[in-house]
Amino acid sequence: MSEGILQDLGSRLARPAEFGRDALIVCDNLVRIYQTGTIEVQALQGLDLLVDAGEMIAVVGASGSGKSTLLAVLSGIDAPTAGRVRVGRWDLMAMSAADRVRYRRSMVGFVWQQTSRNLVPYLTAEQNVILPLTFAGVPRRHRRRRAVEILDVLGVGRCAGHLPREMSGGEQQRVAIAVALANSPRVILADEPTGELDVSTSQEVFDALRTANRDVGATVVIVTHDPTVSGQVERTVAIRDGRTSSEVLRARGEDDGAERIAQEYAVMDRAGRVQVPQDFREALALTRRVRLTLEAGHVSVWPDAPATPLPGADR
Ligand SMILES: Nc1ncnc2c1ncn2[C@@H]1O[C@H](COP(=O)(O)OP(=O)(O)OP(=O)(O)O)[C@@H](O)[C@H]1O
Repeated sequence: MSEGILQDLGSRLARPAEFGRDALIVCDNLVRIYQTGTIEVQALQGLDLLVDAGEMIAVVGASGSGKSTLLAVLSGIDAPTAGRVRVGRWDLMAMSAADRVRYRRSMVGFVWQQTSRNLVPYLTAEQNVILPLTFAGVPRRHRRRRAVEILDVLGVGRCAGHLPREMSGGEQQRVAIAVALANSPRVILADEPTGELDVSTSQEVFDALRTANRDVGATVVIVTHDPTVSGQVERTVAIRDGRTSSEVLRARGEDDGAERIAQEYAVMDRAGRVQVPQDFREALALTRRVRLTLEAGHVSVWPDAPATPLPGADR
């Protein structure tokens, strides 16, 4: 066989680059099926999601869209039925029970909606932050210094000696973020972190999450049903029926940081499938078949109706 043919064969057999090779969080075609009796519920139906190190993103979706299931998978509590999920060097499909504990202690920190779930009620803010440091084996002499430092960074240093019941809801959530950051995890997962708070207190909590992201360097994933959260982050991923369906990106001005553009994108999977939003489908009565035409710089989608002339058809 000539060298040219061999080279040609080699290049055709070369494996495609691994999906999300450079991302910190990779969800690749995730499927999670719950079985209750004879009923099967597909909570995740082939979800793809990539998050780069240093991002702060929101995952939004209606009740039942699969947000909690995704969070349970990313936090190592639950394992998907099929697909691939990697966070940093951790392959979450192939972790032993011991690795799962190590992953949860070192790689991810959590902030839950219920303030009562985040903090031990009979420990002060400082003792709450010290607790995960103790579990991680941080020497005793360093623990207090680290706890004070992280509470100060999040603007709740004055609460160090307070019990959770002596703090406002917003302060409790900021202390919860301090607890989540204690062991310097690379990822913070926040489940409806402002669900129990009013608008101005919510803003304090988002500011604290932004501090965790920009100043402390954690990658932050916020899961919520509240679409207005997209105003707080640069990328919002919408999930619908267990799949990522659209993304909103917000660019910020380089000079003053003011928001310039918010652009909504549909998500295309690796087979080239795109979900056309329901209101678009209804407006043009797009049903089972549509016609696609390749135009300069874009693709048009046409209803499959004989009365609709294609552009240039009369020429
Ligand atoms: N343990 C379970 N057993 C059976 N079905 C489940 C289980 N957990 C979730 N489901 C189902 O999976 C689907 C997705 O649920 P999930 O809780 O992930 O959605 P969600 O977007 O977080 O909703 P919510 O905002 O209401 O919490 C739903 O249809 C739900 O009923």
